[in-house]
Amino acid sequence: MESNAVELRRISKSFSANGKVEKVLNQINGTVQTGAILNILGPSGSGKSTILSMCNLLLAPDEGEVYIHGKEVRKWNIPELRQKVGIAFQSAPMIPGTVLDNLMLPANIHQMTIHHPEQYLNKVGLPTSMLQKNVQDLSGGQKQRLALARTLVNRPSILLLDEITSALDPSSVREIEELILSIHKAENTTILWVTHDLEQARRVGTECWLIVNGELVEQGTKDEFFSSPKDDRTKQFLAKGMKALT
Ligand SMILES: Nc1ncnc2c1ncn2[C@@H]1O[C@H](COP(=O)(O)OP(=O)(O)OP(=O)(O)O)[C@@H](O)[C@H]1O
Repeated sequence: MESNAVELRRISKSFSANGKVEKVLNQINGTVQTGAILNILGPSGSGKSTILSMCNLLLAPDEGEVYIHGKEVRKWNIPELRQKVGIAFQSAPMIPGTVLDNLMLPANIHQMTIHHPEQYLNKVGLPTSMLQKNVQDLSGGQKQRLALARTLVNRPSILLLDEITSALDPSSVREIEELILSIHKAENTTILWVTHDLEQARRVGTECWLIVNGELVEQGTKDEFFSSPKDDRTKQFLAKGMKALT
């Protein structure tokens, strides 16, 4: 397999709101090697989620190109792209119904047959007995596990995680981190993980990016990022936290 799972080349993106045009991403260049766990850090509104949305074509860039496994994102067949590139959000959105209904959702969309859906619950540490449970009755951590299980049904080679632990208590945060690390280890999944939590990046990442005002100001291995940052904004961020950048 090629060594870059994701490559962003001179990506720019603007949004218009209330008659104003806001440039949200400005000429982002970055690569994510296959098997990396990249943490994308940065202040609120800096463009982190927009970057993730470009990787499975929820949004298209205005300028530049995104390559997924070496192929420009707009050249992919969309269902195939969305199978390869899974996404999970903080809110873990669910359809009304049972755990099984939710687990089967991607298979139904892609007209796949899933044998033994309970195996996906096992992968995320949920008991098989939960299949018929109403999703309304799950805890936040259980919902997040189910959202991950649902994404894993497609056997994605790239996982996009958008602040998936922000709403969880500290012990659930650690459990989800362990779960992601075990999925990564078992499948060599490439992970792009947006987080506000610097300590989480220290615990889980192999690479880090810092996005400030739509610019990628620092990218490097975790050690480079934390031990020898080059950009002044990264140095301030590491010394004083996110408030230094807002
Ligand atoms: N669909 C959209 N239409 C208009 N503006 C948008 C849209 N999506 C995002 N934006 C704007 O783009 C900017 C970047 O948003 P984005 O969600 O990428 O930031 P973020 O770094 O992920 O923020 P947070 O950490 O708060 O989730 C914000 O100002 C946001 O309001």
